[in-house]
Amino acid sequence: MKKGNLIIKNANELVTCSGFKAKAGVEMSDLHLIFNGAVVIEEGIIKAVGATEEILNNYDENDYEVIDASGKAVLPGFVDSHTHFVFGGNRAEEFSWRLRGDSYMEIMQRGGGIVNSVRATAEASKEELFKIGLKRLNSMLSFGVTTVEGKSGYGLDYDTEIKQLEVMNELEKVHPIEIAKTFLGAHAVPKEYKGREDEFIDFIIEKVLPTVVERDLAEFCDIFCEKNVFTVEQSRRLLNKAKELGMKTKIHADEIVQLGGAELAAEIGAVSADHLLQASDKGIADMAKAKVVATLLPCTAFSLKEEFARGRYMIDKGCAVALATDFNPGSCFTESIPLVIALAALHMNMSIEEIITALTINGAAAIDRADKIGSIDIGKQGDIIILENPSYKFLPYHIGVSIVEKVIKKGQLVFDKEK
Ligand SMILES: N=CN[C@@H](CCC(=O)O)C(=O)O
Repeated sequence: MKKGNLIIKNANELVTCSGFKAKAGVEMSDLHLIFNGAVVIEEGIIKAVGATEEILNNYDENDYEVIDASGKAVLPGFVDSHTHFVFGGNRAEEFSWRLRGDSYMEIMQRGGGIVNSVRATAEASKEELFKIGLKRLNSMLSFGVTTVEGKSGYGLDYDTEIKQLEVMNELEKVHPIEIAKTFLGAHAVPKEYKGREDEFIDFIIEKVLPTVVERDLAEFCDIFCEKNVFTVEQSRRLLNKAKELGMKTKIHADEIVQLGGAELAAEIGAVSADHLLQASDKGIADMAKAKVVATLLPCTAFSLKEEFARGRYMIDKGCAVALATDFNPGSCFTESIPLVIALAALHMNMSIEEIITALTINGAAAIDRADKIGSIDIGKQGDIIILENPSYKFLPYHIGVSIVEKVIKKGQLVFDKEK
């Protein structure tokens, strides 16, 4: 029997999310359900999808590993399309200040926040970062994540930015979760560049970006476009340069202040714009037109006690919305997919069907991989989760608790809650 040859049969609900094939979904409520469904995976790639009876007439179970999913719902693996999971130290003390009333930006202005994690990440060895990263990936896997996006950005200098990206490369070699790597060298302004932000952007463009590209260390380039961090013009300059060098782009846009990040994302053809708590109507319309995925991060709004992003409005205006955890040491220290689901369902007025689309095929589109992952379609990777309940409708119902029982990556069982 070949590695990655698997049949999953008798799924009470097989949620294929296949309505959009290789495209990000804007009709986000159509999940394409097959009752009593089955999937055939050969050498990690989906070979057939359909009703169990029909599939078993055409494929001999003896040639495959078999999982009987009777009484369970089966879905594509989740794609967590925005995280910062490789960092040293923690900001528990700062979180306690936030609980007392200090704002995220006030702490940043006082020299804490991202630069605090920059210090700890510079001090951590590659081995330490690898060990912490591995633990975090294991936790994500238990929530059903089969692909994650991971950003650098806790270096803000040459050595540590490169170190973070190298650690992600090493992690991917040993862990089943695939990692879409993003260079976020312009995540904050280091102390020595305060007031000389343009020069810092020059430094990133001239000294760090070329190595990232030459060594193929990251697929995306990102920037924190925000008041008191980087301006729209500085963001435009960096992202256009990254594009010239062949990278795809993302942008932390309109998170705290409405600065025009959404509009910029549309102008430069970014793959995604992320956060968008304050995105303007025009920015949203521009993004829908330019097919920029709106990656929304409800756990961050929750943790910052900010208004949630206008997910409902964005979907109604034709934006493809993705949802992600934003796992990071400061604004949102959680890898919890169940929390994302609960907040999107209860506070963003998104239906569970839209939430599943946002965490699967649209998450895949947010990292430009919708042709390979994000739905259970012939030719795509066999990245699949099996729930412990008969319907996907249990996902928001069992509030804040993971109901993922099994995780399959490229046709191989890589997590089993029962074992
Ligand atoms: N907002 C900017 N970057 C991160 C937070 C990073 C941090 O606080 O360490 C985010 O996506 O939320």
